[in-house]
Amino acid sequence: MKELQHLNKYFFKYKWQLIVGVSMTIVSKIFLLFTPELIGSSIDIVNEYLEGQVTDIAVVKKELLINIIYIIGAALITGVLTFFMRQTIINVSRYIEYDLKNEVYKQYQILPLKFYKNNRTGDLMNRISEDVGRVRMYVGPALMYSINTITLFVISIGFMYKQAPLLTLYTIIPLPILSFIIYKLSKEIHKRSTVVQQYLSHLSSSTQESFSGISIIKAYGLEAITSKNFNDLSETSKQKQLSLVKINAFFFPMMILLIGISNLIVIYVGGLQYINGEISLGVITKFIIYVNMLTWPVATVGWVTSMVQQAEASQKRINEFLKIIPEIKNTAQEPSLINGDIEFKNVHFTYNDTNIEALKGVSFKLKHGKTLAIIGKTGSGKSTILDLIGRLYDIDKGDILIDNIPIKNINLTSLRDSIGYVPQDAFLFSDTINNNIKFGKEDATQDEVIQAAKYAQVHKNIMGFNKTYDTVLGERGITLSGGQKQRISIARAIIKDPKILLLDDSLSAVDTETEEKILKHLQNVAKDKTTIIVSHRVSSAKNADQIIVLDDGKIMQSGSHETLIDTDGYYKNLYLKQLSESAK
Ligand SMILES: Nc1ncnc2c1ncn2[C@@H]1O[C@H](COP(=O)(O)OP(=O)(O)OP(=O)(O)O)[C@@H](O)[C@H]1O
Repeated sequence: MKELQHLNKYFFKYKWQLIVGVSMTIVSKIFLLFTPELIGSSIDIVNEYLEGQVTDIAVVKKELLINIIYIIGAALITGVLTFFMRQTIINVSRYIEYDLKNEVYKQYQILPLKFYKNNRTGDLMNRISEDVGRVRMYVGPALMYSINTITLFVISIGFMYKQAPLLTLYTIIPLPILSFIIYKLSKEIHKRSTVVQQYLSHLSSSTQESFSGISIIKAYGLEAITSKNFNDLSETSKQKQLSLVKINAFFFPMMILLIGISNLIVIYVGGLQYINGEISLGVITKFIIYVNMLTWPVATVGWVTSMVQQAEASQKRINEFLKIIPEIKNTAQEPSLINGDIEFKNVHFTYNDTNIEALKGVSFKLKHGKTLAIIGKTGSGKSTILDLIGRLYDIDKGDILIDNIPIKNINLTSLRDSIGYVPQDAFLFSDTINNNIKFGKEDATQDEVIQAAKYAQVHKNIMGFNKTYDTVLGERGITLSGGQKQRISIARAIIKDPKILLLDDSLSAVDTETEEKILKHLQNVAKDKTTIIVSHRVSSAKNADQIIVLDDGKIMQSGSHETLIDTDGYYKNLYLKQLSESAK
């Protein structure tokens, strides 16, 4: 139960609803227990009349009528209270589920990129959906059934013991056995349903993957193999389902069997006691009703125990993520005003997980409003420089200064707010083009969206779609070309009007003519912005104020386009190669 203590703060938050819910549960069970008592006394009065102890039929009728009215009244009150009990306790469990989901999601948001590399998306999704769902079962149903059982058990056993102690003892003997069997069954059901769940998610993720990669499957003629894989997987999934159905089928027969045994004991032992004149017929009737009333709550003890164990395991998994302290800490509480000067001083950086030293003593200085182009072979560390400016990682050695202040002393939110980042593979949400661009500035006007799209040279394409800016992208909508995606991603960064604009090879999928136009517009838009353009093309870099050439994490060359094409080296070679290619 140690892990579940995390939920105590939520129990405290909803204490009043819980207190009301628990009280209603107790009162509703008290009313429920009126019924066996009233039925028992009705049987007794009829029996007394039959045996001649009561002779006036009017007395019998009156008592029966009163009992019937009481039974109906008690049933009504129990019904109303049960409704409100569910409305409070089950509602609280939903509130806590909602709060816990938000807590986990908020934690996901502050965890570093490394966390996402080390954990699979499916696992992240499971903890926020299935695990939280299991914890809810502990907060709601488990709590409710436990109170139910305790109340019913304490009161009815009290009543029963007062009337026939020996019979009570015999009657409750099968109950712990029932509880134990249900516990074992619930554990097995849980084990098998987890396997079924795993196969189902396996099946759905492999189906989803084959739909996403349908063009590759068709191009390579792999339809038959994919169908066979699907068949095999769904066959195994079916077998697992059947094994679950089998164990589930035991549940109710087992309960009916144990209720039957308890009833037999009551009738047999109670019958003997009746013959000996120790108890009345009414007592036997009451006991049969009590046994039936108690069986389900007692069975739930086993069920609840297994539910609590599952919740504990799920909360443990949730806590593992909640306990992670993000490495990147925001030490500056006050917002920082960012101007856009960037300086790298002998920066060294190694990715912990791969141990790859991506930057080995990189130094450069960029004044605000200026443009830096970074050129270099693949894997030379270009994207890493951009990630470090956004402080997605902290460096090992050296200094990164923003406006002459060490990056760690800058307010993290202000820093990221002042950056417009266009990643290497443009990611667009399954939403309208409008909303995808507005992601950079939520309150942007339509004119601003159009202007940004014009600067990014994508306005004409958008106007060519039937629903123009309301065109939905992604799974439910149209598929854009790589170049269109990149340009929408650029529009998103432009609309943000950031102090620092980072373009990570984001013009690679557009033709050189469009690239030229975008860069020209960027020169105007980015007049007061510090811009860094990562590229493999000299055409993207040539107008930059400063160019650096990276090789294996080190700066190999730096200078302006003019000086670099006059110097033998990587840049000049690349320039000549690309010049001859464009002349072909
Ligand atoms: N998140 C990461 N975790 C571990 N290693 C990484 C990570 N990102 C990059 N690397 C490694 O760091 C090195 C530099 O990568 P980086 O992405 O900065 O290169 P790049 O110059 O931008 O390459 P490209 O031109 O192909 O985009 C590479 O060897 C890469 O494998």
